[in-house]
Amino acid sequence: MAKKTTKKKAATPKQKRSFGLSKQNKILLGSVIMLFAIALFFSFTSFYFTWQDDQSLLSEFANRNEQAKNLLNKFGASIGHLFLYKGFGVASFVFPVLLFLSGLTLFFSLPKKGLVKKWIWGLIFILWFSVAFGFFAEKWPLLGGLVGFEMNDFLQDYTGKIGVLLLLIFGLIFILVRLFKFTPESTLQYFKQKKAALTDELNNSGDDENSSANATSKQTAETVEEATVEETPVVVDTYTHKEEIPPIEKEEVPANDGFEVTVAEDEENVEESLNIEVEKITEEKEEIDNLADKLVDDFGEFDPTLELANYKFPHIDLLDQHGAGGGITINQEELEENKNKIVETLKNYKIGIAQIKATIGPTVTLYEIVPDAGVRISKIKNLEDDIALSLAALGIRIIAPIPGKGTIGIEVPNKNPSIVSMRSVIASTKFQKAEMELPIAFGKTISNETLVVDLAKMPHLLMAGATGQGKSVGLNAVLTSLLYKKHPAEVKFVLVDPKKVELTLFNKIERHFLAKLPDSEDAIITDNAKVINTLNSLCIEMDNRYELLKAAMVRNLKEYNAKFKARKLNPNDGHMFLPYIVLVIDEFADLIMTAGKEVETPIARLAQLARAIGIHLIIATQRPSVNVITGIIKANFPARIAFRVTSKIDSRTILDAQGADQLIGRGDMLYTQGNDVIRVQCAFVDTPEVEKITGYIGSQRAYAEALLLPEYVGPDDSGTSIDNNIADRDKLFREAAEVIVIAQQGSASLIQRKLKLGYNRAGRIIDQLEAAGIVGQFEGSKARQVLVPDMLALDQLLDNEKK
Ligand SMILES: Nc1ncnc2c1ncn2[C@@H]1O[C@H](COP(=O)(O)OP(=O)(O)OP(=O)(O)O)[C@@H](O)[C@H]1O
Repeated sequence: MAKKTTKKKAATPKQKRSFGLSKQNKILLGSVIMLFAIALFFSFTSFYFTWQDDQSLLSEFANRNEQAKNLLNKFGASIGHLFLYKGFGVASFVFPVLLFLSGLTLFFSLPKKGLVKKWIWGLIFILWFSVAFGFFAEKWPLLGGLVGFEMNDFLQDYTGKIGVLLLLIFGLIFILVRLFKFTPESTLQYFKQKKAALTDELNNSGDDENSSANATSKQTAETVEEATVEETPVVVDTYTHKEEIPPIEKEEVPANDGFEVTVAEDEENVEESLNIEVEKITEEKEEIDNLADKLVDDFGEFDPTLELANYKFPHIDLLDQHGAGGGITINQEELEENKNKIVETLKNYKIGIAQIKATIGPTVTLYEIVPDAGVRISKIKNLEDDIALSLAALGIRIIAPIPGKGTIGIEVPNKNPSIVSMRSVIASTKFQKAEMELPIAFGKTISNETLVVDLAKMPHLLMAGATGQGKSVGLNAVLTSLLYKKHPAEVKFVLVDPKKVELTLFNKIERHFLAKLPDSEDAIITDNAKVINTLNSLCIEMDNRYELLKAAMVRNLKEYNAKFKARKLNPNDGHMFLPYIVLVIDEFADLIMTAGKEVETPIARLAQLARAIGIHLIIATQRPSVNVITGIIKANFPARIAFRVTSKIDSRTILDAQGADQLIGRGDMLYTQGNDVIRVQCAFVDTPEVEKITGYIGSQRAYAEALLLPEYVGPDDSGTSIDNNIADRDKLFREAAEVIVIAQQGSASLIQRKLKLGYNRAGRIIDQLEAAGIVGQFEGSKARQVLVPDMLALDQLLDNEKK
């Protein structure tokens, strides 16, 4: 019993949830519905007595001077008229009943189960009664209502009076069988039970009369009969299938409810216990977080820029204005002239223009036209050459239609193009306020907006264009943008320049911003053989970074660095702040021609995998032929820039669309990062400007050396032994041993950091230390055990070796 009561208590929250309303709201809504049901009931009842008097007032609802006789005045009269007269007649009384039940259910938050069923049966009742009254009481239309009358009329037109009668009988049977579970057997059983009850009564009276302990054999036989009669319902039940359902259901419904409630409670109980477990887990998490929080509280967030805390970003005055300060001069005459020529040319081909609009950009002006209705777009597109001829201008490009605008664009070069200075794009608010990882200001679009994109999202960039069309300037613009926005700790460049002259200016910022192979003198790579090593080294760096990301359980560099800054990653486990690495390759075609597969494979690997760990590639090429820009490379470089090229085929190779062959050169470019191709005027940054910027940065305090990439041991150099051969030991073996013994921690990354070595070299030294018995065996993610307790012991050990 006690169990049952607790179950009932717990059931209430479930019921509450079932309506999705708060308890108060349910009470309010429930009472409104119940009161409305009562109002309906009174209106309906009163309507039968007052309808004749009130009928004339139905159209006077808004008239305050008129009063109806209905108990609920004009409201009652109108609603009664609607339901009883125009609706279902006397059957409409079911409505207030159903509404009242619904209101009651809400008011007391009763289970809504069965309510829908009541409404369905209620409506079936209403229909049946309405038709039945319409049929049997045709003379009293208020009994069946207009619906009953019309439905009768309709049915009789098709089935006649007998047909309607049969339909009504079927309806009645349907209700009896489905709702009251009426069957011949159950009726029979009902009568049998009645009969048994009667005989029982008779017997009882007989027993009373005799009141003797001696029962006759007849009587025993009768009692046996009685017993069987009493048991028969059960036997019949199992035999007659559905008939027994009504008594069983009626009996079991409350029990069923009870069971459902139990299930609900049990679930809730389980949830509750789960909640408790979850709370425990969060507590544990908080503890871990607290450790990091404490560190952050004590030392502040890790600041990667701390080593060069006084680093000053280059200032805007290092860049030139280039002419009129980037402003665009609008030549009204030129505009008119071009507009007229476009209109005339199209007119010659019987293409009418409904509207024309011009947007003046730095190098080209976009004329947007809306052709007359019915003009085919392809027709205008085919006239490209004719329009170019009549405008006597190079570099006309037709965009039909302009994506997302529903107009056709004709780009016509300006007679006096204005230079977009790097200064103007760097100073733009769009660039200054760009919340991007690696923001790049390319230049200005046709509508004079600064185009700022995130290299980290591209994630790699392919640049192509014929010689002298602005590629090198474009590369400089990219690098300049990053120099203006990023601290030396945040980004490093790996520069590959086979032409040996284009990127040399960046030598000055080697110790700030460049990364190089260990033991190489120049940070800027000009030798193709070294490019292969560098690319492979970057692949190793990529793999190392993936390992670190895996250990830190993060998905990308941004998350990793954020976690490191929050001091949630322990530097002693090899974790460190990882800068972005931007690999720039100028003249990629030259590289592919000389090194072929050897460079293609690591480039493809980097392009496919390096995005998450912050290595981004920028590849520039003069010759955008398919053997240079292979399928694999193209597939991994969705962001592409095309400067002017010489043929449509080249344009297709770069952009998968034509148009780059119609550019006008001098930094006029098309940019795509997927589908849309945007025309942009590349920002112009001259060599002296780059020199000034690199000079400004180079003159500041720098790191001890450029970022060292992992050492790559080519296939020829491989096979280093890890025997305890003193002669083969690394030059820095002793220093490394000292570092390890002092720190009492045998990790390769410690050697890497302290001695500024590549990963491979540090790994080799660790192997040699193991062979010498200074550190223990490799133990997975844990640091190796240091077997030498102090410096004295180390000196002894190494001295003994020499003897
Ligand atoms: N954005 C620009 N705005 C104005 N002029 C430009 C722009 N870009 C390039 N130019 C002009 O075009 C010339 C050639 O540019 P750049 O040296 O970048 O070409 P390139 O494509 O690198 O050629 P190459 O492949 O031979 O090195 C520049 O000296 C400059 O005068």
